[in-house]
Amino acid sequence: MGLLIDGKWHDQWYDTEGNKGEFVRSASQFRQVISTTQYNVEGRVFDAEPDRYHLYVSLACPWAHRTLIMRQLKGLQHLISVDVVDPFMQEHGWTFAQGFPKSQGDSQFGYDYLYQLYTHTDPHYSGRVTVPVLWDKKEGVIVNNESSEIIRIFNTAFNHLGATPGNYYPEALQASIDSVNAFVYEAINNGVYRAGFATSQAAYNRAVTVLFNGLDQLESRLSRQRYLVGDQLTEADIRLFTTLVRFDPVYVTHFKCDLKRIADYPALSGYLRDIYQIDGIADTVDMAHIRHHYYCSHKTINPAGIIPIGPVFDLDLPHGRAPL
Ligand SMILES: N[C@@H](CCC(=O)N[C@@H](CS)C(=O)NCC(=O)O)C(=O)O
Repeated sequence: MGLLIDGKWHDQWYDTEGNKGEFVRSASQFRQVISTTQYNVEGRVFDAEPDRYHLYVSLACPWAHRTLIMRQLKGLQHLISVDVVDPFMQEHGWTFAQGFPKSQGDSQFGYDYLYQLYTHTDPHYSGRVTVPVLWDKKEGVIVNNESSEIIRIFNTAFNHLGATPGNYYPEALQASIDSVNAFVYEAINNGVYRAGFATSQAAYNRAVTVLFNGLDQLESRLSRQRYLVGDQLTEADIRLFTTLVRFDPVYVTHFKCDLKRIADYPALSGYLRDIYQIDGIADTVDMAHIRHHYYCSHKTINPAGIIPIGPVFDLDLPHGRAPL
C-alpha cells in the first residue's frame, strides 16, 4: 500500500493521524470522458472506437467491480479489453504478478506494477494509485480512474458501436438516482471503509452508526420496491450491489461491521440474490480474489493474513422478488 509523490513510489499506509483516526478518501484525478463521434470535446479527443480502450481492474475491488458489471450489461466485452491485477496489494500497491487464477499480467506493456501506468501517463503524478483504470491504447494515457464516471461512459458512449441496448441512467430518473447514490456512497460504499480503516474508537463508532442506519433505511425501501429507484434496474443498484456482495464474507469480520449481516435483512438479502442472478453478473463476482485481497493485504488490520472459514451462503437460492 502506498502512493506516488512527483512520480516516485512511496510505501506507506493511509494517514489517519491528521483526521482524528478517520479515513478520508482522496478524489480520483483522471476525469476525462469518452465522446461519441458527435460530441467531441476540445483538446484531446477520446472518441468511442472499437478496441481502443482497455480496463485495468481488481476483481476484489468494489469500485472496479461496478465497471465490470456495466461492461457486461452493455455487452462491451468485444470492444473493451481487460487485465486483472493480483489480489495481494502490498509494498508496491497493486501488481501484475501472475499465478493467482485470472491474474494474467499487463497485456499492454508487461509492467510489474499498476503505478507504472500512472507515471506513463504523467511522470510527475502525485496521489494514490487505484483501480479501476480506463486506459486509451491510442494516446497511451489514462482516460479516467473514477468508477462512477467510467460506468456512465460505458452506459452510453458505445451505443452506436453495437453495445447492448439498456440505459442504466435514464434522464427521467437521474435526480432520484443521484440522490440515492449520494446516500449509498456516504453510508454504505464508503461507510464500510470508514469503519474498517478507522484508527480511533470515536471514528469507528461514527462510521458504523451511519452504516447500519443506512442499511436499515435501505431494508425498508427495498421491502416496498424491487430496485432502489422503482421497478427498473439502474446504476444505483449496481453501485449498492458491489458493496452488499462483499459484506457478509468480508466487511462483517475484517472491517468490524458486525452489528448485523446482510443475511439478517430479508429484503436486502433477496435483493442481493436478485441482482446476482441477472444474466452475466455472477461471472463478475470472484470470491477468491475478494477474500484473499482484503484479509491478506491489510496487514495493519489482519497482521497474520488469516482468511476466516465462513460464512457459508448461496447466492443462487431463489430471491422471491419478482412480485414486487
Ligand atoms: N473513487 C475511486 C476509488 C477507487 C479505489 O479506492 N480503489 C481501491 C481498491 S478497492 C484502490 O485501488 N486502493 C488503492 C489505494 O488506495 O492505494 C473509484 O470509485 O474509482
